[in-house]
Parts: sequence; C-alpha cells; structure tokens
Amino acid sequence: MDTDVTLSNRPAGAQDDAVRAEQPYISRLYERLDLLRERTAARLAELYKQRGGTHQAVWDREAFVARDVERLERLGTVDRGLCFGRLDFDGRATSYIGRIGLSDDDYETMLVDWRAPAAEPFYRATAAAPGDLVRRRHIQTRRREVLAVDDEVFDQDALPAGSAGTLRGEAALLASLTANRTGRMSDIVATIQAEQDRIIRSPLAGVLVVQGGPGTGKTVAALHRAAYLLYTHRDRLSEKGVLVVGPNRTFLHYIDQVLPSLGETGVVLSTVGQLVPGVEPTGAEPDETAVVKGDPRMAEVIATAVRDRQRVPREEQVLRVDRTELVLDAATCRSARTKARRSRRPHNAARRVFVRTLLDELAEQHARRLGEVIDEEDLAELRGELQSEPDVAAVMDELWPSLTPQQLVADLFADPKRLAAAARRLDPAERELLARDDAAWTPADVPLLDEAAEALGPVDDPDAAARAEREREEAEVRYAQELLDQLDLDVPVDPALVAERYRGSPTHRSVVDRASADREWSYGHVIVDEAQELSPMAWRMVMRRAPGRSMTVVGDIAQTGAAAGARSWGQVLEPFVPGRWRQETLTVNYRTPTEVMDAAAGALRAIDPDLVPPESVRSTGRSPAAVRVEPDGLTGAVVELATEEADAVASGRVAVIVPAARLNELHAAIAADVPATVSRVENPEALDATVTVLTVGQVKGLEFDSVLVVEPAEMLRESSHGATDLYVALTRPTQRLGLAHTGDLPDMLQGAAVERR
Ligand SMILES: Nc1ncnc2c1ncn2[C@@H]1O[C@H](COP(=O)(O)OP(=O)(O)OP(=O)(O)O)[C@@H](O)[C@H]1O
Repeated sequence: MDTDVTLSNRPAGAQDDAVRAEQPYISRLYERLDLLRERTAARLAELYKQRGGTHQAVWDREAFVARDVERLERLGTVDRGLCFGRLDFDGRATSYIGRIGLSDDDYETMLVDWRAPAAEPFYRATAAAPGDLVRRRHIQTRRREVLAVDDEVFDQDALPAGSAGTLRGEAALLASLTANRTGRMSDIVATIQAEQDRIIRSPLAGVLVVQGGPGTGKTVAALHRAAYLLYTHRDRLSEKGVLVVGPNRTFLHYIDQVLPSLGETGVVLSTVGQLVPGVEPTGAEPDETAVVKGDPRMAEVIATAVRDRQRVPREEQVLRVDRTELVLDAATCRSARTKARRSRRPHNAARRVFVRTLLDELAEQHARRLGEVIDEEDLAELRGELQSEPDVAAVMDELWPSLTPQQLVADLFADPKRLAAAARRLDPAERELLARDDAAWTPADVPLLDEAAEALGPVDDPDAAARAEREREEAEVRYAQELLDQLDLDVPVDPALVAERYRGSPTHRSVVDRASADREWSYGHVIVDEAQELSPMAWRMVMRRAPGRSMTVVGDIAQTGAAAGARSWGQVLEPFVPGRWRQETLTVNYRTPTEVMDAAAGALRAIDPDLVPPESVRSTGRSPAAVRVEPDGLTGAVVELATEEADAVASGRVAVIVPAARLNELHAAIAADVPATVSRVENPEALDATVTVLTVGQVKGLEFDSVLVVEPAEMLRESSHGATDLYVALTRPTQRLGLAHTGDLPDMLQGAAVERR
C-alpha cells in the first residue's frame, strides 16, 4: 500500500482553485447552522417561559421542549468538520455529505447526513462499481475554512473540461492517521473505509460479530454503527437506548467523545463491572478465582444457593403468641414451600406466597385455640397481627429470608458448608478459591450478583416506593440543571422552573439516566467491545440487557487476555443464539505502521501460527528500537527513554507499558522526572498526560503515538497468556515503538528491533 500519498496529484494551482471554489458553499452551510441554532434557542427560551394550559397543551409543550433540547444539543456538536464530502453524479447532480443533514427554508437539501442512504456512494463506490458517480471529493476543513480537497474520479469523460485528475481518497485518511494522538478517540465519518461501512450499515436485527486484528478500527466502526442505527431506527431505539460495554473506565473515557461528536447522546457506556447499579467492584483477585467465578457452572451454583435458603425445619417450631403457643410442623412448611416455588416467581416475590400460606395456617390455629369462629375479614386482620409478632417474623425470616444479591453471595462465599451444598459440581480446590470474607467486590463478582438479582427479584420494602420517588425527583432536578448548563441559552431561564416542569413527566428524563439506573433495562441494541475478554457468566449478564438479541460483538480472539475469556466466537455465542449470528472480518490495520507490525509478528505466531496479522495501511520508515541495560540501570534508562519519547512526540502521547510488578516503582521514578505522568490509569484523566505508565492489562483498546515496552521477557513470565499480552502491548503505537530490556530479548522478539546501545 502507498506510504507517501500527497494531498492530490493535481497541480498546486488547480488544488488552490478547487479549495477556493468550495469555500462559499461551505460558508453557506455554517451560516445555515448558525441560523438554525439561533432559531431553536429562541423557540426553546419562549417555551420555557410558557406555563399553565390544559393537560394536553402542557404535554404538547413538553414534547416540543424535548425535541428542541435534543436538536440544540445536536446542532452544538457538529461544528468541527460539518461538511467533509461531495459527490458529483452523472448528469451534474451534486450532493454534499456531512455530520448532519441540513435543508434550506424551502426544504431543499443542502447537506446529506452521512448515515442517509443518499450518502452511501461516498463510502462504497469503487472504480469497479461507481454507479452513476463521477467524482468523490473529500473536503478537509479547519474551523470554518476549506484547507484541501482530495478527489477520486470515476469517469474522466463525464467531468467538465479542465477538472479531471487521477486523484485518490487516501489523503484525508492518512492525515488523520498520522496526526498526534490526544488521549481521546476521534470520529472517522470523513474517512470510513468500505469494509468498515459494511459493518456500520449492517441490519439492526441479530448478532453481528466484528473480528479483526489490532488497529483495524473495530471500536471506531462499532461506535459509528451505534450512531447509524440510532439515526436509521430512531423510532425503535430512541426510547430503549443503546448500550456500549467496554473493558475499563479509562477505555470508556477514551471513546466517550465519539458519539457526541456525531450528534448522538442516547448511548450508555459501561464496563461489565458497572452493569449492576449500586455495586462498585473495587477488589482484585487471582486469575484462577476469576476463572471459577466466570464458569457457566456458577449459574447453577447461584440457583442452588437461592433454593437452599428456602428451608423446611427438621423439628416442629413452637411460637409464642399472646400467651398461647402455635405450632408449625415440617409438613406444613414443606407444602408452603412447594406452593411458593410453584408460583415460579423470584425468591423474594415467592416469599409472599410462602408467608401467606403459613400465616393462614397460624391464623386458623389461633382462632381454634381461642374457640372462636371468625370470618374472612377477621382472618385477614389476624394474619396482619400475627405477621408482626416477633416469634412469627423470626421463623419466617429463618425459613424464607428476604435477600439482596449482596447478602446471598456474601453469605455463600463466607460459609464453606453453604458453598459445599450449593456448589457440588465444583471440586474442593475450586470452592476454596471462592471462599471470601469481607473483601470488596471484584469485577468477576458482578455477573454473580446479577445472576442472584434475577433469581431473587427485588426485596419487599415498604419504604422503597417513597425512596424511589425521592431519588427520582432529585435526579430530575439534577438533570434540569445539567441541561441548562449545557444549553447555554442567551436568555436567562430559572433552573427551578425547568426542574419543576420536568418533575412528574418521566418521559422527559433522558434514556441514558433512566437506563443506567435500572438493572433490568432492556436496550434496543447492545455493543460489546473487547468482547473476547468476557467470561461465560459475564455473557449471561450482558445477554439479559439485550433480550431482542440485537447486538454487535467486537473483538479479536488473538488478543484474549482474560483467563476466563473466549477462545472462539462460536463457543461464546452458540449457547445464546445457536446458528443465528453472523461474522464480518476487518483486515486493514489503520493504527500500527508496517515496521511495528513486523516486530509483533513473532508474538502473533507464538499465540497461534495460523493467525494472519492485519495489513498496515502505512509505514514510517522507522524501525522499532531496543535498548539493553544493566539490571540496576533499568529505572534510570526507562526515565531517560520516556523523556526522549515525550520530546519526540511533542504534543502527542507516550505509553510506558511495564510488568505489573514494576508499575509503582517505575511510575514513581518517571513521575519525578517527566512532568504530567499519571499512574492510576483507572483515573479517567490518566490519558490527558503526556506520558502514561501502565500495565498491559490496562492498555487494551488504547493507542499512543509512542510506546515503550519495558522488560518484555518479564511480561511473558508474568502470565499464562504472556504472548498475547506482549502482542497487545506491541500493537499500541501509531508512530514509534521502543523496547527496554535487561536480559536477552525473548525469542519471539529476536530481530524485531534494532539494538540501540
Ligand atoms: N477509516 C478510518 N479513518 C481514520 N482513522 C481510522 C479509520 N479506521 C480506523 N481508524 C483509526 O485507527 C485507530 C484504531 O482504531 P480502533 O481503536 O477502532 O481499532 P481496534 O480494531 O478496536 O483496535 P484494538 O483491537 O487494537 O483495540 C484509531 O485511531 C482509529 O481512529
């Protein structure tokens, strides 16, 4: 593939003419955008001032407010690169392609949304199949000025005299690929490639797997797919929302600007560990424990643990009530339990059946003892009284306790007897790994808590409704305030007034707010990134969020780092959608230059000799550099190299990827010397720093201008999937790769880098 494509091969003068010729139209588009913003803001300010009216009038007004708020948000995010393309068709028709669609006051289209069917030729037309397209033009702008145009001509004869040229569409792509990284992923609307476009516009229904090597644009294509689906199926998806699941918070921070820059905000971004509201997994544990927790047998363990909490007493229970004694025998309890289980409700809801059955029995017994004949009304009253008797309440809690998921799982892992009873299919060594006292929840616990939440259902709590109402009101006030902050209206609007308007009209609380607070939310579409890392139990949890099974599953089996992760897509998906998933493969590496991919080839072969690396779209002419140092000089050398790299990338970003055991020491040393280094990569601001020190587990999905890999041999030894770790680390740079090592380089890296000193 070409390595040095110029902006165009048209003479400089002709290029300037073309740039000048485009400017007036681009300026008109921005004028139109400004006008629409002004009009929408003014209408919104007017709507905010209005109050009262019939119920219908209020409702209609709220709908207009919601529509205009959304419109204003969208118009506010599309300034950068508003228009990036132009299509000239046979017969002289021309369309401009941009981030959003714009029309003039006569409804004439001025700009076609990149997701509209009319924009497809911009991404799909080829020289072999141009349709009636004669020229595709990429337009590069900075702020509101046209910087360059880059043409592909499909039919020289059809163009007006003097405007022909054999131009290619790679200039804009290469300009974007070689630009310094900023720590945040950018959108690629202007340069989506044909194989990515196929994925982005693939139909909504069913499960689509996107397999591809490092840097093939899986993440970025999946995010553009979310924007495309929201645009094309807005009716269906705007109320249900789209969920994007990523590997960690830093990664989510890295990608969180992409959808807003495409004008889409109805998307929830979450890690697997954040999918159960109210649980913050801050603990860590050995790989072997995570593997057991992720094993599909754990579903049965949780189900059994729940059933084991529904007990029948061995002996008669004697309860003191009102100076009399009531008796519950085992047979009565057993039949109440059978009845409750047959209700097929979750544990906490079925508890009501169990309790009611036993209270009926106790109430009748009590009435008999008193020698009274009582009617149904008295019986109901008596049941209520009995329920609050301490002895009765205690026995109910003993036999069928109300349980939260946290209580169930904590009790299970804290008690070897409980665990042995529930986890018969695990062997003793596996059970031992699960034993836990008061440690914090780990990411692998979250799918277990979710499984438990499904089996238990919500706890019956008389205060819950009031609490939920209070929380809802508070959230609405917060939402209204945020909204006003974002809208930045010229006209002053009282936030309290807006808050009051929102109160009681839950339809206007954003889907993102409602969905992220609700464990049982059913999303219209779910995207799972770095999907190879999910355990079978995590898949069960994610699948619950996508009951319609409309999903995009994105990943690379060769990069599986989690011990409980996937070995093949079939193994992952067949249990949920047997024979009903489709796969697309991406083959071109946009991130990593050829020289770096060559260096990573040995690591890929070590993972699996049959795996084929993606083809790099460019080369830099710069070989990776290795530096061998004495063991006691490693820290000093790493600091020196990190400083050099920070200078080399200027305003770009450097990653120093280190073995986990060296993270603290090396970070401290680099932080003392190189300003703006961040160690806790979990901290979302980590990527704002020039130099980031991280382990291979933290670097998944990210990219940097320059990457320094420290002690690769140690990385290999540190984990059972060391070759994969090394492959991931080596494939992060967009420009420069360096290695710092003390002993010999591992065999798989021999000859991969030029030894510097
Ligand atoms: N069509 C494109 N135009 C411009 N840049 C692109 C294009 N496709 C991919 N890129 C860029 O290539 C880089 C890699 O993309 P991305 O992170 O989506 O790859 P990936 O396949 O998810 O990689 P990995 O598996 O290593 O995480 C990003 O900087 C992305 O913006």
